[in-house]
Order: sequence, then C-alpha cells, then structure tokens
Amino acid sequence: MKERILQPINRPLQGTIEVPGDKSISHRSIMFGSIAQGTTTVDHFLDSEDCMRTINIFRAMGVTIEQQGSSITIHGKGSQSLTEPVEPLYFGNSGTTARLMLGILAGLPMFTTLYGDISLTKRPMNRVVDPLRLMGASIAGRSQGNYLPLAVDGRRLKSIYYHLPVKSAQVKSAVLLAGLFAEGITTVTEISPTRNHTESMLRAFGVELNKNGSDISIHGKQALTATDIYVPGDISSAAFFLVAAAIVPDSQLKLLHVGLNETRTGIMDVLLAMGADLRIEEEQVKGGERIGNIIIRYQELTATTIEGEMVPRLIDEIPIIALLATQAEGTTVIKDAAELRVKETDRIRAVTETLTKLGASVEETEDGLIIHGKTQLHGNRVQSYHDHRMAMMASIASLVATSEIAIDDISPIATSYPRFYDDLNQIVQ
Ligand SMILES: O=C(O)C1=C[C@@H](OP(=O)(O)O)[C@@H](O)[C@H](O)C1
Ligand SMILES: C=C(OP(=O)(O)O)C(=O)O
Repeated sequence: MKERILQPINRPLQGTIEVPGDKSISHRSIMFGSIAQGTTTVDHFLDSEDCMRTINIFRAMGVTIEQQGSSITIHGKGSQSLTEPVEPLYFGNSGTTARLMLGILAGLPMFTTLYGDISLTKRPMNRVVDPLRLMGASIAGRSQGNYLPLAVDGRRLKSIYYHLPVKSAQVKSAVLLAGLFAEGITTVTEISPTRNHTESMLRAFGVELNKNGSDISIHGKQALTATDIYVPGDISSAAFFLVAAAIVPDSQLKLLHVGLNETRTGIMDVLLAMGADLRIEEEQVKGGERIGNIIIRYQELTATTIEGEMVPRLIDEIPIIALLATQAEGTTVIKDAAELRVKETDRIRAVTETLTKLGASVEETEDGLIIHGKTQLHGNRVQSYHDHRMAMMASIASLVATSEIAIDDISPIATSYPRFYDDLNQIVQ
C-alpha cells in the first residue's frame, strides 16, 4: 500500500507531455513477436507492470527478449519452439495478458497453469474459456474455469464460427489467436466494433485476415514473420491530461504522438461534444497506426450522453469522463457500459462512491452513471480499489478540489503509467 496526499492547486496547467506507449499495442507486440519467426524490434514500448507480465511469460517459455527501457528486441523462433514453463505463469493485474494468452496457450502442445493478483482473480474468464472449449480446448479451474487460477492442457484445436456475446476486444482477440493454431477458418462476429489492434498487428506480421461486415476470419496454421513495431502514445493515458486541461481554468496542454486509431478516440468525440477546445496537429500514419499531437485549452463544458457504439471506443476512459462530467453544466448520462463492472474493480460502483465522497452528484445505474454538474468538489479520503484508473482519476480530481485528497494506495498506477506523477508534476509547476 502506498498512500498519496494531493494538495489543491490554484493555477492553470501548462506544458507538453509525451504520454507512454499504448498498453494494448505493447502487449500484442510481445505476444506476436514471440510466436513469430525472426527478430522483432519494438520502439516506444510501454515499460509498465502489466506489460512486464507479458514479457516474463514468454521468457518463461524460452523466448529471448531484451529490454532497454522502451526499446525491445524479441528473438522469435516460431510458436512451435516455445517450451513448456516449469512454474505457474503469473499475470498480476493484467486482464489483457490473461485473456489473450488463454487463446494462445489453448492451442500449444504444453501444460500451463495461470494465476493473478487479488483483482484479476475476481474477473470472469468464462467469456474466453467458453469459446475456447467449443474449439476443443482443455481448461480447468475455479468455478468451472471462470476464475483464475486456471490450468490449460494445450492441444489441437478446431475452427469455430463465433458470435461474440460481449463487446470485448480481449475475447475477440483470444478466439482469433486460438484460430491461428486451429485447423480451418475461424470467424468471429462483433455486436459492436471494439479496438482492432490484434487484427492490424497480425497483418503487420504477415497474417492474412478477412473482414466482411462485422465478421472477421482467420485461416489456421499461418506463420508470423518478424517485423518492427512502433507503439503510439496511449490515448487512455493521455485521457487523464486531456480532462485535466479541460477542467482547470486557463489551462493549455499539448500531448505528443498520441495514437488516434478510430476504435479508441471516443474520448475526443466526447470532449468535442461537451464543447472542449481541442485540435490535432502533425497527424500522420506511423507503423500502421494514425498518430498526432493533441492540443487542448480550457473551455466551459456542457453535459452529453454516451451510449451504444461509442462505449467500446472509450471503455477505459469512463472513470475520468465521469470526473469531467462533474465539471460540465447539466446532466451527463452514460449507459450501455455494464462491462465496467468486470474491470480491475466494479468501476460503476467505485466511480459513484469516489465522486460522491468528493461532493459530486452521481447516480449509479445498472449499466452506467448519471452525473449532475457542475459541482464544486472538495477533498476527502478515497480508495484506489486495486485499480490504476481509479487512482489516476482521483489524482486529477485533486486539481479542482477545494481541499486535499488522500488516496489509500497509488501503487496500481504502475500497471499502466509508472511516470504518471512525474508528468503531472511537470504541468502543475
Ligand atoms: O484488448 C485490449 O487490449 C483491451 C480491451 C478492453 O477490454 P475488454 O476486451 O474486456 O473490453 C480494455 O478494457 C482493456 O484495457 C484492453
Ligand atoms: C481494463 C484494463 O486493463 P486489463 O483488462 O488489461 O486489466 C484497463 O487498463 O483499464
């Protein structure tokens, strides 16, 4: 437990921040580089706890991965040369690592056991285990395989046509990755588009995937060829500073090289709908992903509604968007977001409790939140709930609170943004 007390600030935020590499893309670069043939380099990798879990798992399966900060070199020898790990694989707090790795491990000829921290151990795995079992996977574990610890007895898989019952890129990715090791063509159908990093990065590794409407298909038994990856800045990390500038009067911030993939930019659409002063400069495509610098200036905001296909495009940003809504005039409604209940914590409950403690007017609904703004926030003691995004949201709230906010444990922030307070301190000077 690492407590942190944040004092109110009474001045505008100014400056430029280069946010760290995208977490989703960083995980996938290690996974795909490790099962590819040849040497993959990764530039601007996210050097965080969650991404280190992914590196350590492949090291435990015999892959040589060199790391110097955010530069990575992976010496891949193809999936068939991975070796059976001697010890249980530890996934820490990382849902993405656990769910995508289940898809990979199910089809490899080895036995593995998987466990995680207290938060990950409560997150449902049946969303991945069920389709994998339909493909012939052998997975055993707590609550019929719904919760870690799990044991995977890897074997030959068969292809599947699968309607994804949840809007989840992790489930989509796990099925596609298992499909890569299966006989025949595996197809997934999405209810709503979710982040597409698995599809685009597999293509960069030479894998053929077909997209037809909401169907995505992959032929099994394709080999991956090493490539060089550039990881854009993580828009989910940038979101904390976008909101900070949007709510602290007279602020202006520039965020460099932020990933602007359409499946991730919901936060920008919400800010614009609320009247924020935001623009993109030096937009370009780098390593197959759209990136750009985002410039944001303080502007008075009005409420909005967030629902439907918008939700997967900003799912991880909802805690910080809820804080944003407390500073906007009117009632903001967030719905269709029941997935928030199965993140690092139940984020609908945690956001309601935290913002209420800070003086906001928030109603919890089954699948979202109703927030009445604008409210003056005050200080209090709050929890992080083992959730990096809750700890960062409470930290940003301190910028507009009238008295100090004490957060019980900020250590979860290291899972996605180890330099968060360095960047925050730089713009409050
Ligand atoms: O595929 C990914 O990299 C992720 C997908 C999302 O989870 P779901 O697939 O559960 O929505 C997101 O919340 C998570 O932070 C990262
Ligand atoms: C939900 C998140 O990550 P994961 O599912 O990988 O734990 C997140 O980063 O907000």
